[in-house]
Amino acid sequence: MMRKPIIAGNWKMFKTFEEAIQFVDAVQDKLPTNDKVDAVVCAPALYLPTLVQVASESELAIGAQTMHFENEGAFTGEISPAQLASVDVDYVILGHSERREYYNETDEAINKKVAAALAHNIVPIICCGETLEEREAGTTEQKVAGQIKAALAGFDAQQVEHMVIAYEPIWAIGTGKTATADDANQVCGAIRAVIEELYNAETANAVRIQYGGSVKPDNIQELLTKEHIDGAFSGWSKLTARILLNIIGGGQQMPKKPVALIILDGFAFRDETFGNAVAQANKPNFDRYWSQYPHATLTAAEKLLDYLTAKWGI
Ligand SMILES: O=C[C@H](O)COP(=O)(O)O
Repeated sequence: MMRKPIIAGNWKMFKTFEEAIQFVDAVQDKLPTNDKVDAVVCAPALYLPTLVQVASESELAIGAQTMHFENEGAFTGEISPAQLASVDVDYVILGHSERREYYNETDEAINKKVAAALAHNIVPIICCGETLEEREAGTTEQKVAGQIKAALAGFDAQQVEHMVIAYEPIWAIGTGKTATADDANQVCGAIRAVIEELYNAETANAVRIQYGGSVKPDNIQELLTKEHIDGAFSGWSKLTARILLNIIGGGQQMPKKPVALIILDGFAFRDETFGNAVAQANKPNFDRYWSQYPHATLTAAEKLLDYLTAKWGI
């Protein structure tokens, strides 16, 4: 399944109101007008209604950086999912490592927030990632699997396939140290395997998994060539409209996901099973590729055979 890349910029607590408007205006003005990539800017809550208006004529989506799970209540300083929905916010970041670390956001709260986002048709971008100590101890996949299982508890496959997951190794956030594309791909693949284990292969193949952590225009393309990485999450303090546009450009020009040309000499494709060893054979890998991925057959010999038959009667 081809997943549409999703590139998101997270401003964190940077930019004045004026800078925010100029940024979104510049991005939406030059945003590619094709459907090859989804682009999102996650801004401070204060700016959201204005930015939604500024971006309203373009495909640029506006997201929030966090929210409460309750629709309303005595929670001074918080923003509710109902409030975000009332100003047409499309996405919300949930469980960013900075929220987990500085604001004690727990797996349980994140799970409630995911439910609240879905209830208001806001797409949750669910963050997970390991510390340097956890990576060095070899427990990265265990850590992210635990975070993802907790965040997804109680949702069905149909709900999960529209969510976005952001794998962000904490040691790579804002440090200039990027996970290698292969390491990031391995963890994103492990996250996909968790979703397959919880649901099914179709759901796992539908969910988009971003990588975040010192993503720059010069590393985005390599990251996006990897099988399990479907986008990027960029949050560094000097993120400008031009840099985000370059990252988005990298996303849309990414080499396509791997395409396999499989030459199966003597492997006849016929629906009839009688006398058809290929149809009757137990070939789970081939059958899985055939049922799960877009495919086409290519007939390469027909004209030659016609020619030989006409000329030589064979
Ligand atoms: O939300 C985005 C991430 O925290 C990545 O931040 P960064 O691009 O500064 O490493």
